[in-house]
Amino acid sequence: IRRYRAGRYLRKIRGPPSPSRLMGHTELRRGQFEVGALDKQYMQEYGTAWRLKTCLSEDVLELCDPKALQYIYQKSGYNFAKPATSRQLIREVTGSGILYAMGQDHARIRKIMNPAFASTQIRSFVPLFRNSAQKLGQKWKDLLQTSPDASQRINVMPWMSRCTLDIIGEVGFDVQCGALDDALNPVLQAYKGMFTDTIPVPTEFVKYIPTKEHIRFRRTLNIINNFARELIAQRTAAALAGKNENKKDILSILVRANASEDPKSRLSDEEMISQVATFLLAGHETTALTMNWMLYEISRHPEYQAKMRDEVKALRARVAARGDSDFSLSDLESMTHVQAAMKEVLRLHPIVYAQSREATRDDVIPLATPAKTTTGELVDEIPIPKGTTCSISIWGYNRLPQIWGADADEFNPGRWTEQDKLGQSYVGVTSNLMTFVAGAQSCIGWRFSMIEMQVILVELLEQFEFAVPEDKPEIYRFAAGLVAPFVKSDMRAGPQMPIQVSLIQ
Ligand code: HEM
Repeated sequence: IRRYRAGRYLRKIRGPPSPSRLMGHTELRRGQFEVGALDKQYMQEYGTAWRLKTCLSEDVLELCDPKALQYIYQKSGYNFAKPATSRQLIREVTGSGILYAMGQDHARIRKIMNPAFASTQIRSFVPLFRNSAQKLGQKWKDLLQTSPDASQRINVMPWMSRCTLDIIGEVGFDVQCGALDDALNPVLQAYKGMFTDTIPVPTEFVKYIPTKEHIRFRRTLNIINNFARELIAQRTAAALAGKNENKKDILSILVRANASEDPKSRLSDEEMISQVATFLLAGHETTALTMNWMLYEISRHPEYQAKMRDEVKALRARVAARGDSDFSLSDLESMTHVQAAMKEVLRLHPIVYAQSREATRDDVIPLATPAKTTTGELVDEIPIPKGTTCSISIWGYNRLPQIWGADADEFNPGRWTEQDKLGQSYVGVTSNLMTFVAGAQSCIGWRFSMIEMQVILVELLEQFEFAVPEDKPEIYRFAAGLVAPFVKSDMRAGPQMPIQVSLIQ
């Protein structure tokens, strides 16, 4: 019935012909070699809304229209829910925590987590971000000093992953992961690279089939949850003995916030335990992969890289002149060129590139750009019945020419310093970007992550120069759960990001 109703409503919306009656566009999309390639093609042909088919010819409405996204994420509260299959995957990887919860349950968990992500807390995390960033810098220095010209082709991917794992361990749970020291905590060893090592394809049907991904998910989640139980028991005992008052890690803040909540709205044991797996999933590879794309872009734009480095050096001199040893949060926030590059990388490389949302009631989706129907009529809203799946192209929105201009596909950080030239639409949690999505279930860690990336970047820019390696490897955006970089001529090697790194003498 759902399929029939969705079809009746959506039949007039144009879309590419379905390559298979059984699988619709599912296989085509899953098999697309490079993330965004199909979205680009569909955007050129159909604008900001089009119709696709999924299994058994069910119609799906795919969107990158600003008004539609504002409506779905920001204006409709919880009326567009994560589909059951996505929630099932989330539960397998993180347990029943914030990423899995819906409606009132979600709002309750989010309220308890919010204080740990406030600006004041993030200010106190800056020195901890710097510890790991400096350690990474030292490791690269040691490595480069072994080469005669102090320059090497480095696969930066595992380094970024180790650096952000150490950060989330220390800032998230006050645990030394030892990833940059090659002494990885055995519990976290189980987690490392889980998403980029496996290309998960779980659905309701394969829930009980022991695929490689499922076995890995289940085993890892068990290990992480046992570790989480121990950590939480320690923090709770310390809180009861009045000993965790000064602890600044996110878990300790959560234990305190939970204890001071009304008992009816407190996090259950299961919800609390899932926080650890949630932070590992949401706060580690996301940031690491974005940092890879950052080094990718600045290695291809040496002039802009030099501009950023000059900005950092000039501010370093001012900081030293005022007698401080390092950049404060406000110093970091005042770095216009560095911040512009970060926003541009987040825009061009949203590592969560698409998302699905299911209408929980009959609804009408408004459009900023009218869609042409199969009969040539222009419509500025699309009625959809309850149960319709909306597929959101985050990649598409972040590159929409109507908002970002004709050079939407180009790396042009200058656009951020000419704000008046940016199309107005205000979707997302920051800077009109959909990278952290928007609304009630948007990324709680966006500010954390942007400051963390900036601290790492600033540390590296002062000491190293980044360039494209001599063999000019062709890099692909591959959908490995998140968008991971692969070298075209060496796909079997798995995700990698080779960059020529040179020590600044
Ligand atoms: C560049 C880095 C990051 C990106 C692109 C990113 C992106 C996202 C996206 C797209 C979501 C929505 C997921 C969904 O709807 O299922 C999300 C949720 C979330 N993120 Fe991030 N994230 C990043 C970094 C972080 C960091 C560093 C943390 C924590 C330290 C974090 C914590 C979370 C949490 C807890 C949620 C769930 C929020 C909720 O459901 O209310 N993220 N993130």
